[in-house]
Amino acid sequence: MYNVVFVLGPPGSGKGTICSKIQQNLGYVHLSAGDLLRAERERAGSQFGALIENHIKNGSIVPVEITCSLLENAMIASKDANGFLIDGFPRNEDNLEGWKKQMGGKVNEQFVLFLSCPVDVCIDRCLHRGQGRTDDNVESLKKRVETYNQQTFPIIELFEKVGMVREVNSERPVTEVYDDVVKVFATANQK
Ligand SMILES: Nc1ncnc2c1ncn2[C@@H]1O[C@H](COP(=O)(O)OP(=O)(O)O)[C@@H](O)[C@H]1O
Ligand SMILES: O=c1ccn([C@@H]2O[C@H](COP(=O)(O)OP(=O)(O)O)[C@@H](O)[C@H]2O)c(=O)[nH]1
Ligand SMILES: [Mg+2]
Repeated sequence: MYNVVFVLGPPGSGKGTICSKIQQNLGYVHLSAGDLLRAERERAGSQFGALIENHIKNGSIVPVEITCSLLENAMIASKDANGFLIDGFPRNEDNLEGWKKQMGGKVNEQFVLFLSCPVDVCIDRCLHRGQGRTDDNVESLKKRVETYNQQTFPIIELFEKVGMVREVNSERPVTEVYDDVVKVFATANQK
């Protein structure tokens, strides 16, 4: 059984930033669904490159079979980890259903870390992220925020109903956000 923590929040809420700090300090392996999709997009011989780029630019969501297989392969490649931070997934109902079908029974879902941050702050962060991403522009960001509001937030609400969500306000400086996140992990791993 793999221990899994889903890390969700709007684009620019700081998921990648916080996950890399948890990975450094707490022994979890950080798997960003977006990073895995971008790597697959660049992989020579991938049959999914164009499809992935289309979804990324439009802020829409790649079919779950592709994302879930990338995540499972990455988990198998680090199978001795204490646990995995699944950053930016599941993003919609199709993601959640596909994950359950492929991974149900193989994983222990510990909790969902929800980084909450006002959308205007998030958009501003993405516009200054400086990674040259094809989706960090005003037009794509509008669509990404719409996708987040219409498809991803309802998934967070579903997890909330079953008591799995741990919300941390990520509008604050990284060190403050991280301190609260560490407390969430400490409580979860005590049990
Ligand atoms: N708490 C924070 N305060 C200010 N800037 C932040 C904070 N967390 C992340 N950032 C910056 O905002 C941008 C987006 O962060 P990132 O971790 O990539 O978010 P996400 O993965 O949720 O899109 C990056 O440039 C990052 O350095
Ligand atoms: O499970 C996922 C994760 C990401 N994406 C796509 O990849 C983009 C970038 O995702 P990422 O998590 O890197 O963006 P972030 O929230 O970190 O800004 C999204 O807008 C989607 O188009 C997807 O289709 N499925
Ligand atoms: Mg990210």
